[in-house]
Amino acid sequence: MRKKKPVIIGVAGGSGSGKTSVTKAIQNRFVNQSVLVIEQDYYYKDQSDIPMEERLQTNYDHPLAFDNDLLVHHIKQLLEDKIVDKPVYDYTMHTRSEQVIPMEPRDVIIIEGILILDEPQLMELMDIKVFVDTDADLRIIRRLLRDINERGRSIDSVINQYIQTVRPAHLQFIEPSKRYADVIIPEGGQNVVAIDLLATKIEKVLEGEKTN
Ligand SMILES: Nc1ncnc2c1ncn2[C@@H]1O[C@H](COP(=O)(O)OP(=O)(O)O)[C@@H](O)[C@H]1O
Ligand SMILES: Nc1ccn([C@@H]2O[C@H](COP(=O)(O)O)[C@@H](O)[C@H]2O)c(=O)n1
Repeated sequence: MRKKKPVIIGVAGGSGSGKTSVTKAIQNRFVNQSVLVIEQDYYYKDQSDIPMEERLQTNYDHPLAFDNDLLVHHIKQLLEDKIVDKPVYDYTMHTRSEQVIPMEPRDVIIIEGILILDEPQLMELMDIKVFVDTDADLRIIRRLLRDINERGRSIDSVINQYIQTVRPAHLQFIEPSKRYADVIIPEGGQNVVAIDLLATKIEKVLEGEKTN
């Protein structure tokens, strides 16, 4: 059994804000150390029993699109020192893939996702809440490039989705959730000062685990 409760850090922010970049920058500093990342996106509800035409109509920016109960359950299992199978999400098929990734308990758990600060059950588990804050123009440009290059989307589909669901949900759910953050990181992945500060905190947690 772990000597201390793992420290849980939540990294929220709008789509394209740079959450994944910040999280990866932190993760890269702790390769082979006791740090685990869980992406809320991997916990989108399974839609394998729904036809593709219907999957295309889902609002992926609404809190109800996520299976947060499963995410909370998995985090609680990790806190109890148990191994859990993380689902893998396929953005091209709009559902979970058949794969799972076994996750082992770690001293630091980073949860990353657009709506993690909109869910009280998740927030209760977090020790540090971070919000990556990037202007809407940069977020849509980044998302456009990423979704075309990495998520199999067309320019038209990204623009339509942004207008119909991404922007409204950002204003209704994501932006207001910023008020719950302990730390706000402007612009994300290139913000070395903010990443250094978080990395220093994590180093202290990992050091404490060795010396206590
Ligand atoms: N500071 C930045 N400058 C330019 N591009 C960036 C920057 N931060 C992130 N990106 C790019 O923008 C896209 C979205 O970033 P990502 O970190 O995945 O955001 P999020 O996880 O919040 O959606 C990615 O393709 C990433 O490489
Ligand atoms: N099938 C899906 C599932 C999600 N999305 C979009 O992903 C965004 C969240 O991921 P980020 O890495 O950008 O934070 C969210 O805004 C959804 O619109 C999707 O397009 N298709």
